[in-house]
Amino acid sequence: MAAATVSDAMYVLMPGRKHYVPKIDVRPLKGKGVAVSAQEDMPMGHFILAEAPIFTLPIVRGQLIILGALMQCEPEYQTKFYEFFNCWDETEEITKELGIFTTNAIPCGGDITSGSLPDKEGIFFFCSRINHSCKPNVHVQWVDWVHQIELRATRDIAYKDELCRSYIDLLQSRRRRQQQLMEKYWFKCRCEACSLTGAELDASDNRRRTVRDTLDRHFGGKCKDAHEGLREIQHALDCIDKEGLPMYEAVLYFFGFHLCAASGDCDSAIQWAIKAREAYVRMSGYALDELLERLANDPLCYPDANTMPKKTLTGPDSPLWRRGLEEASQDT
Ligand SMILES: C[S@@+](CC[C@H](N)C(=O)[O-])C[C@H]1O[C@@H](n2cnc3c(N)ncnc32)[C@H](O)[C@@H]1O
Repeated sequence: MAAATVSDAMYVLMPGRKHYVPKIDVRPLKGKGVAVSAQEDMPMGHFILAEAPIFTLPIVRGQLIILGALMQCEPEYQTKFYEFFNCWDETEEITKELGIFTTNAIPCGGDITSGSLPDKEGIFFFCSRINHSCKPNVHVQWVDWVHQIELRATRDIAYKDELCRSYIDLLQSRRRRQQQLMEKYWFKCRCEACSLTGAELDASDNRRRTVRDTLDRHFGGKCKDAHEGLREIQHALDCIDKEGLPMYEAVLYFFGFHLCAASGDCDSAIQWAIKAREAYVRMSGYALDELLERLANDPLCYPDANTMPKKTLTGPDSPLWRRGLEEASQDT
């Protein structure tokens, strides 16, 4: 396939940002088809680009729906669509159009400010060409009111590094991740996390499971023991740090805020809200900035404030938590 150039479509794909040209390159890469790489150093949190979908489809879709959506695209985009990679090509299990769509679709729709989940998937000229890693260096965020995705760096990226996003839930063991990638995208992942062996692999699998369990235990304000809950959250944050998965940080900090505000400890709640805000802005831009700033200024305006027994807790990463964690790891 011919390499795409950045100048190809920026005018059309980035309404309102006509003069913005992201510093990326799309070229063939051995063993991966085409790949996207950085054309400048990009520090963690760096905004790389915003991109509107060529078209989107509901999550439940079929051949007729996809043909209908394609027919509504400009002829130029219909041609571009057929240039995308189709990992189902050799299987002949599904039609060409569905194969291309399924290989390249990125979840979108849903609104981070209201907490609604993605309800569709879209094809994107650049972002759909980004390959997968289980320790990705970029994060894609759908921004509903502008109908675009935004791409940001999740760690420091050096000039010429390949950009990699995640196609799947990363909080699973390597065995499950590889199984899913093979079933859905027909490739064996050889990323840094998948290349671990022995004790290092076990430790990585355990850390990812710990984070998943912590998220499950805290969603919807389910955790009722504030002290134990904060300890779990801090441990999960350490796991995330070791796994290099900062996109899960903000929600964990927010759970810390919830426990402190619910327990009436405003000082600690403020510290957790500030960290949640910093993490959201780094990964997802300014969507929740105002809300989190309001909570950091006045935790008592949070609807769940003072709904648990009153307690004095601690902020994130306080020496107290560090000591508690060290003692816990000596105990086990
Ligand atoms: C969304 S496309 C990504 C762009 C694709 N490389 C291309 O040539 O257009 C997904 C496909 O890229 C390939 N791919 C993505 N990540 C990969 C990786 N880490 N290692 C090998 N192949 C990968 C797989 O064939 C997968 O089905």
